Amino acid sequence: MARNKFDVDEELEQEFNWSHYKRLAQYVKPYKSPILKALFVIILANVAGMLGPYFTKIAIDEVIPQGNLTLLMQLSVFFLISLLVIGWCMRYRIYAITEIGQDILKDMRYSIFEHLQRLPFSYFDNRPHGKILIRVVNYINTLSDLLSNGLINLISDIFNVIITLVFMFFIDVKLTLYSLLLLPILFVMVMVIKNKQRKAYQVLSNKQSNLNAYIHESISGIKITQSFAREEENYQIFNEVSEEYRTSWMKAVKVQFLLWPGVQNISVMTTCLIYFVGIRQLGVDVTTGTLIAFIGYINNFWNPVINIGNFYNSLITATAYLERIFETMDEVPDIQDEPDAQILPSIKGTVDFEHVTFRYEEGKNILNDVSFHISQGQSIALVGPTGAGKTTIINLLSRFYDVNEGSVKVDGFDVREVTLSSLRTQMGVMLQDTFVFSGTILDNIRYGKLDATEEEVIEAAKVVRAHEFIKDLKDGYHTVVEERGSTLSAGQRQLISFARALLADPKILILDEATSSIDTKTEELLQEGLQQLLKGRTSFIIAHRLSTIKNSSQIFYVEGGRIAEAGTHDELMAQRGLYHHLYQSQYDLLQVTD
Ligand SMILES: Nc1ncnc2c1ncn2[C@@H]1O[C@H](COP(=O)(O)OP(=O)(O)OP(=O)(O)O)[C@@H](O)[C@H]1O
Repeated sequence: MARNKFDVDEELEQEFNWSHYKRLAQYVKPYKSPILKALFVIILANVAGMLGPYFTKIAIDEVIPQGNLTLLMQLSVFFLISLLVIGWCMRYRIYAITEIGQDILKDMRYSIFEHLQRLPFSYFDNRPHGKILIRVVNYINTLSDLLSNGLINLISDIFNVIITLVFMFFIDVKLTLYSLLLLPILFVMVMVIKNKQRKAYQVLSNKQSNLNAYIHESISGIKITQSFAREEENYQIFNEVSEEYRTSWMKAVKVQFLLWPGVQNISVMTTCLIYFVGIRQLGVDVTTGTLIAFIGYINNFWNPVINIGNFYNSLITATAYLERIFETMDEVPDIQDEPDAQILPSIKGTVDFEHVTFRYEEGKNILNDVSFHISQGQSIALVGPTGAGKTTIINLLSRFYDVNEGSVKVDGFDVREVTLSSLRTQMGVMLQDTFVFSGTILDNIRYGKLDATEEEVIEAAKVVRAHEFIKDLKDGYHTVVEERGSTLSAGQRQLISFARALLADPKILILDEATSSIDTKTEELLQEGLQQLLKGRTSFIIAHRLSTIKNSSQIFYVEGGRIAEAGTHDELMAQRGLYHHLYQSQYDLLQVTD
């Protein structure tokens, strides 16, 4: 898929087909038994509801003319019982179907979330996160009514129509046939509106998604917005996106509600027709009781027909959202375990890049035929200009992306041939954008090793010199931090991520700009701890501050999609090439600032 911006409508990569409903049915299947129970109760209510008009007919046509008071009393008691049964059934039905609907939604939400967790970086690179979020929350919620009330009501309404028809045919065949006369008009209307409605809702879902993406982006970037005083500009953009949403909503609703008045009119016309035919035939072959009962049954018949029409309407509406939901679930993770992937045994930590060529996008190679060998326990520093491809190298090592040519090997195993989890659990990665999750500091450090004891967490924090600031916090390690760690300084967030990477006790440690926000004094202390910790482990360190990587076993200067220079600090300085130039310029800068 092409990259997508908040104001660009997403293309539908997969057209809707009826099998989507089959898939939806798979989510309904586990709830067969509670659905059947609810259905039974609903049918019971329907049958009880049918008895009312029938009792009225008997009372008017037979019991009252005979003046049989006892029978009239008995009929009244039955009528009352039928009303009580209906009341209880309704109560049960509301609770049961809401529960079933919510359970199904929960399962669907789980499926989509579980799938999202496995999708590769490239999926998230290509779309605004707000557009992903809306699928998991809002789109799934739109199915709520369809799956709770809609589904069960549909079955109950179908039963209702059938039972009513049986009663109607039983009482008067001719009047029943008149009642069905206008039904075909309804079918024609539904067919005509269907496609228009689906298209209108597809547009609506797109506009909803755009609005969500913009709000998400605006909240994420609020600090920058306020620092640049861009609020006015943003109001305007928001207004435009919001107006598009409003317009598409109005269009969709206009189409959707074409059906409703149509159905109402047909039902009123049918009632008029029955009065007309019934009154003309009164005393010929229609009794007063029959006519009154029939008017009751007409309502019993048309109400569920209207409901079925509405269900169909919701189904068409939901289709636009279902397409998006299943499209996300069908997204094939291009980074996933091969069918014959093996578990990477406990590694020593050798790494080989063999003729690696890589590009994020067609036509723009980021790495070109890169090869190197790293022995167990070596520390490798990756330096070079911004955008040269340093992070890309470590992304390939963790298999966040796959190489286009060549191979990346860990202990001789091609990373594509082992399971992702066995590979990644043996690596401690600290990425450039340090992320702190909402929860306690303890939880955050423990993130990659859930069974770590508090002592182990503290130990890791001490090594990276995070302990000093954590112990001074209000609740120490149990202090709750917000998502993204907004209450911590950038350096503190880095120290926490550092401790998190170390705690996992990885054989290969990857540190991308791990110390860029840490003051030089803390960094010196941290380096001491780190030196002990790096012993016996292979490590990749990306750093712009060259003073921090001078002691590395090897330094790679990455530029122009290749490793332009490689060697120890002393060797590279002696070469007087690119590294020397970079080092010298940093050194000069330091002299000037001093
Ligand atoms: N997800 C992505 N999709 C497309 N291009 C990308 C993506 N990530 C990085 N790039 C591009 O790949 C190139 C290398 O990026 P990389 O992050 O590896 O650079 P770097 O050397 O780590 O830079 P820095 O020192 O600034 O962190 C850059 O030109 C960047 O624009």
